[in-house]
Amino acid sequence: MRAIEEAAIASGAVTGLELMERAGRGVVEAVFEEWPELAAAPQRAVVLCGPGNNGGDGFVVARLLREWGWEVEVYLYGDAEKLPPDARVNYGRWVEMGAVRALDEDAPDGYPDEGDGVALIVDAIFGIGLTRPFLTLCRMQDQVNLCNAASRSNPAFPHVVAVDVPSGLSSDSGAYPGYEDENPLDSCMLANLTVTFHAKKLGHVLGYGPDACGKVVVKDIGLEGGGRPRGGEKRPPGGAVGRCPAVPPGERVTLAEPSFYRLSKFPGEHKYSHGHALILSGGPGRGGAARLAARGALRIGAGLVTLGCPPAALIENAAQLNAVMLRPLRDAEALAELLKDGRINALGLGPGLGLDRARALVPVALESGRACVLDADALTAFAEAPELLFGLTRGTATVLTPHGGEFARLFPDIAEKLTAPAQTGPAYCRVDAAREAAARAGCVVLLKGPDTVIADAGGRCAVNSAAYERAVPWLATAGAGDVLAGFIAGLLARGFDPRGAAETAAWLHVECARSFGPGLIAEDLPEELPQVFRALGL
Ligand SMILES: NC(=O)C1=CN([C@@H]2O[C@H](COP(=O)(O)OP(=O)(O)OC[C@H]3O[C@@H](n4cnc5c(N)ncnc54)[C@H](OP(=O)(O)O)[C@@H]3O)[C@@H](O)[C@H]2O)[C@@H](O)CC1
Ligand SMILES: [K+]
Repeated sequence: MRAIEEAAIASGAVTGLELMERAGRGVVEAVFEEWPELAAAPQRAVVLCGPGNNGGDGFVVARLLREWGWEVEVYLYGDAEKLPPDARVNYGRWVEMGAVRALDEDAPDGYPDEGDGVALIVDAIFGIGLTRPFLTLCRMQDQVNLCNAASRSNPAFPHVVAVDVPSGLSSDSGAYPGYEDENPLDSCMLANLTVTFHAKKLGHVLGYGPDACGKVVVKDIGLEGGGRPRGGEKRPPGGAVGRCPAVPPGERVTLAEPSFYRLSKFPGEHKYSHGHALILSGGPGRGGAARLAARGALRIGAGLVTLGCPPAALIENAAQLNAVMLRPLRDAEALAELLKDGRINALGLGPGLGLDRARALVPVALESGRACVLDADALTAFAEAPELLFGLTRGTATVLTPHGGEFARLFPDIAEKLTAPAQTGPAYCRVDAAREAAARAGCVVLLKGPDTVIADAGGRCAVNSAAYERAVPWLATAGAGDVLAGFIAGLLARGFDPRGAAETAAWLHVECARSFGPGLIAEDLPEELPQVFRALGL
C-alpha cells in the first residue's frame, strides 16, 4: 500500500492529505451503508486515534461526523506533536471543533457501555503500521471488544468500525503480534465492520483476520488499478489483493478466481478434447477416497477418467463405478506400461493410496512428464525424505495439496516459522510459507485451510478465502480434500496450467459447499458442480 500510495502521490495525481480525506469519507459512507439507522439522525460517537496516519483518518471521521451533527468524543493514543504531517493537519482541523483526550488516562473505566448513548466506536489506533505487540494497549480495549460482541444482538450497544484493519491485527499476515497463549481478545480491537482502502490486505483474509474484522468493505480512494474488473471480464465478488502496476507480479497476491473461459465446453469438441485423467487407488476396502477424487475429476469436465487399482480391489471398485473407467494396476511397472498411452495426460495420486504403493508409484508418475496432483499418502510417503520428492517435482507440472499436518511433514522448518508466535508486524504468514515451500519443491503448492494459499515456484500467489460471505463450515468433512484433489486432476487433464487448476479447483470447491449448504458430505461436492456451473453461466 505504501508503494501504491507513494506512486500516486509522486505522479502528482493526488496528495496524501486528499487520500486521507477520501479514506475518512469512505469510512463514514460505509458506516451509513452498513447501519442506515445511524444515517437517519445524528448520534454519539467515540473515535480512538493512534499515533500514525491511521489516527489521521480517525480525525477526518470525527470531523465529518461532527459536520453531520453528531456528538463526537475523540481520544488520542500518543503525542499530538509527533503525529505525521497529514495526520497532524487533520488533528489541527479537529481541535478547532472539539477536545482531544488522552487514551490511557482520560478514558473512564467501563466506558462506553450499554446505555451510554454511544452508537459508534471508531477504531483508528493502528492500521498497516503496526510494528509491535498491542497487548492490552489502552484502557478502553476490553470495553470495545465487549461492545463488538454485544452489539450483534443488542442495538443498545455501540457498533465498532475499524479503519483499515482492527488495531492489533497485522495487516500483512492476519497474526496478532505478541499473542501466545493469553486471551486473543487482549491482542486486538475486534470490529463489527472494517473499512479498508483500495484493496483487501492479506491480514483481512488470513489467520485471525476474519475473526477480528467482522465484515470487510473496500472503499476506492482513487488509486490506480484498485482491483476493478478489466473490461467485460467476469469476476467473482471479493476484489483482488494488491492488483496494481506498482506491485511486481512476484510480490502480488490475488484472491483466487476461476478461469471461466477455460471451464466452458464448446460445440464440436469431443471427449479427448478434455483429456484423460488417471486416479490411482489403494487396496481393497480403501478405495472410497480415490473414487471421490475420480468422481470430482469427471464432474469438473475431464473427458475421461480411469481409476487404477490393485487387482484385488477390482470387484469392490467395479461395484461402485460406472462412468469412471477401471483398470487393474498392480505396481510401478504396470503404471509405466499404462502410461505408454499418450492420451492419459494427468494423474492424481494420494487419496487412500497407501504409503508403500505411493512410494512406488509417485516416481513413475512424476518422471512420466504428465501433470500430477499429489495429496494425502503421496505426500506423507515422503515425510522421511522430502528432498527425494522435491528432486522429482522440481520443474514439473505438479500440484502438492498438503493440509497443515502434511505440510509440516514435508516442510518442518517452514511450518515451525509459521506456527511460532509473531512478535512483530509484518509477521511470517501462510502466503510466505506457501511461497517458500513452492520455491523449494519447484512446483505449485496448495496449502489447505479456510484461507487456502496457492503459490508457484516463481512466487505468484493467490488466496482462496472461505471466510465472511464465503464461510463454509460444512466443508470440514471427511473426503472433502480427496474431491479437491480430483477437481485439480480433472482440470489438469483439461489442459489447465497447474496454478490455474489449483486456483480454479479451490474456488469451485468452496462454491460447491456454499451452494449445497448444511448437511454437506464429500459425495455432494462433485454432484453440486452442475448447479455451480449453471449459476456461473457456463
Ligand atoms: N499513507 C497514506 O497516504 C495514507 C494512509 N492511510 C492510513 O494510514 C495508515 C497507515 O499509517 P502509518 O503508516 O502512519 O501507520 P499506522 O498504522 O497509523 O501506525 C504507525 C504508528 O504506530 C506506532 N506503532 C506501531 N505499532 C505500535 C504498538 N504496538 N504500540 C505502540 N505504537 C505502535 C508506530 O510507531 P513506530 O513503529 O514508528 O515507533 C507509528 O507511530 C493506513 O492504515 C491508513 O489507515 C490512509 O489515510 C490513506 C492514505
Ligand atoms: K484501525
